[in-house]
Amino acid sequence: MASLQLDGLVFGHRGQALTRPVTVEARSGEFWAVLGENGSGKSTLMATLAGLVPPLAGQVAVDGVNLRRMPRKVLARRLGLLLQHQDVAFPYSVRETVSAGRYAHRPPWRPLRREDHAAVERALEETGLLELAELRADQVSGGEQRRVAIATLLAQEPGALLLDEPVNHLDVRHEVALMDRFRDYADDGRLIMVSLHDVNLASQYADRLLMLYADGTWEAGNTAELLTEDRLEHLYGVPLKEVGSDETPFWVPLGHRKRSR
Ligand SMILES: Nc1ncnc2c1ncn2[C@@H]1O[C@H](COP(=O)(O)OP(=O)(O)OP(=O)(O)O)[C@@H](O)[C@H]1O
Repeated sequence: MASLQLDGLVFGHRGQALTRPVTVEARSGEFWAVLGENGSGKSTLMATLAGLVPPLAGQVAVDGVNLRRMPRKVLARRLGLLLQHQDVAFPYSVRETVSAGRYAHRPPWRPLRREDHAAVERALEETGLLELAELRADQVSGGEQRRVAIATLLAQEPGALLLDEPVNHLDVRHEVALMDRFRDYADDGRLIMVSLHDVNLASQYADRLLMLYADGTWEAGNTAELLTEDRLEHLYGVPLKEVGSDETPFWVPLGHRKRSR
């Protein structure tokens, strides 16, 4: 289990900030969705939270400890990141690739222990990959490779999972199965933070939202309070209309033709 503290965090590249300073606490057991248009900084935020991109200002702490002072292996047990584009580069089997997720839990160059095998098999099962486990990971389909990357992260068993557009390329069945699984992880006390383009997935699964606006401002809070037509239009630059019921709201973008009627 892990919590993340963003304290005056400014993230960006080559000295160019993508947002004003962000101060947010994401606690263990919460399911966060990060929303924003293309280029608003969702991936950069995820990479900064995982320590792959240095903050331009402020800091990120994991369970109160500054990320930069935490040894990588310790950090990998607390926090795991699924990148937006995570290529399978080596000709290993699906099972061998997923096994790499166990590196943070065992001494180097030692064989997998019983609990490592169990975590790998669980991750394969949860991502629907058991039947593909002996195939070469670099030769399975695009959506299957995405599930291999997710399974590798699940095998890592971090306290907080940062997932950058995890369900892109997945069919609806696997999308729902994995979002349900992430929700279960949050209910079991892990922290889940997912960047999404699908407002309806955010609305269904996330209890908390971080909205990154193109002008560098941001808002964080409860999903039900933040998902309003005004905010979504500010976020995406097009109107989205709320339909459905109060318990299950859905958001439909209004294209040019509908708007001009
Ligand atoms: N390594 C880099 N060096 C310089 N600029 C970068 C780098 N990576 C991303 N950027 C720029 O930073 C901005 C934010 O990119 P980022 O990938 O974080 O956005 P995003 O919200 O994840 O976008 P998308 O929805 O398209 O995935 C973009 O303008 C992008 O071009």
